[in-house]
Amino acid sequence: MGQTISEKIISNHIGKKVYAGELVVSEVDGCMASDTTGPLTIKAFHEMGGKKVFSPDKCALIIDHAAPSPNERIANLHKMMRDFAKEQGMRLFEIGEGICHQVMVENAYVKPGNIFIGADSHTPTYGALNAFACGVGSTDLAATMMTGKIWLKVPQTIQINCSGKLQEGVTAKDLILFLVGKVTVSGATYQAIEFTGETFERLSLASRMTVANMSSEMGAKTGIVHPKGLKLDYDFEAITPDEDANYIKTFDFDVAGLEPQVSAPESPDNVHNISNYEGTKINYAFIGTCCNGRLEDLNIAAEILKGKKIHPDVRMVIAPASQSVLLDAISNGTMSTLIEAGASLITSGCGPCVGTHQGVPADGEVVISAANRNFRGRMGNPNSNIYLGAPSTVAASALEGQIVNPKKYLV
Ligand SMILES: CC(C)[C@H](C(=O)O)[C@@H](O)C(=O)O
Ligand code: SF4
Repeated sequence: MGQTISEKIISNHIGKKVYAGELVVSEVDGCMASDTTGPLTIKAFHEMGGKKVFSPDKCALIIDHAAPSPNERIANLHKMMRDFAKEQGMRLFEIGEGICHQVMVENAYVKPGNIFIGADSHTPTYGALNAFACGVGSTDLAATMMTGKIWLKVPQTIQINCSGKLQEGVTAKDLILFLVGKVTVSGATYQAIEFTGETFERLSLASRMTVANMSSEMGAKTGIVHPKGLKLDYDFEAITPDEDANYIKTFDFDVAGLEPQVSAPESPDNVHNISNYEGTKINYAFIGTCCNGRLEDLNIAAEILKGKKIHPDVRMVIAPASQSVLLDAISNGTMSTLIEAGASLITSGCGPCVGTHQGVPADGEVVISAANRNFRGRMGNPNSNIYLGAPSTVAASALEGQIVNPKKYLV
C-alpha cells in the first residue's frame, strides 16, 4: 500500500512500514525548547530522574520569547536554562541569536527526512525542509531529551494541492492565509498536511517555511511541503509520497488569481481578500516572527518603503527572525532603508508576537502584523485588534496609515 510523506519518514525511523492510525515509538533526530517551555522541560527532566540528555549535539535551548529578559522572574528562568545547557554540554542560543525555529533550520539541527520534536506549537515550520516535525508539551519534551525517543500516532494526511503561479505582489503568506481560511483552525487537528503542486514548487525555502509554519493554525500535527523544487546548500534525499498514498482528504485550488489576503480579528481563519479591509486605520505595524521575519520578508518591505516615510500616526516594529537575517539585512542595505523610513529595530527573536514584551498595543489600537496568530489578547492587550497579512501588506499599510493592497508599490 502506498505511503504519504509522513508515513514514509516515520517508517524509515522505525525500520518497518507503518500507516496512519498506528502507535509507534520512534527515535528523533533532534529536539529543542525555548525560554517559554525550556524551564518547565528542565524541571520535568529532573523530576523524571533525568541525568544526561540523550545526545547533547541533538538537543538545543533557545532564549527567544522574552529576550532580553523583561523582568527578574524571566531573568532567573533564563539563568536556569544557561546553567542546564552548560551542565549538559548542549548548545544554548542566546538572546538575539533568533527565534527557535529559524535558528534550528539555519544551524542544520533539522534536515530533510528527519523527525524533530520541539516544545513549541510552530515546530511544523521544518516541514519546509521535507521533515516530520511536531510540537509537544514540556513534559513530553523532557522525556524525549532523556531517551531520544517520542511516541506518535502516525497521523492521517490531508493533501493540499495548488496550481497556478501567484500574481506579482502576492506572496506565500497570502497563499497560506487563504488556505487557513479554507481549512479553518480546527480543520486538520492531529493530521499531517502535505502541500503539493506547482505553486509550492516555485517557493524559496523561506517561503516554504511561512507555509509550513501556519499548518499549526489549522491544528495540524505537522505540515510538509513536497520537496520538488527545494534548493538547499547540501545534498539530501527527498522523501516523496507514493502515487497511491492514502489521503483522508484532498483540496485542489487554482491560486493564479489570488489577491493579497488579510486575516481579521480575532482568528487566523477569518481570512478575506484585502479589498474587504482596505481603508481600515492602523496604529501599529509589525514585521517579524517565525512566520515572516526572514530576509525576503524584510527585503520586500524595504522595496515598498525605500525613500519614503511611514505614516505619522503609525509606529513600525521590525524583529528579524535571527541574527543572521539581521546581518544580511544590514549588508544589503535593507535595514537602513527600513530605519530611514521610520521603523524601529528590536532584538532578533519573537518580539511582540506573543505579548510578553517589546511592543504591547494600547487599548483600542489596531495592529497590522506579519505574524501567524491574532487571537484576542495575542499581543498582550485584549482591547486591541490584530490583522494578519503579508510583510508587503504590513509595509504598504504602515506607509498609508490604513490597510492597503501592496500591489501598487510592487508592480
Ligand atoms: C509560548 C509558546 C509556548 C507558544 C507556542 O507553543 O506556540 C508561542 O511560541 C506561540 O506562538 O504561541
Ligand atoms: S515568533 Fe511568535 S509564533 Fe513564532 S515561536 Fe515566537 S511567539 Fe511563537
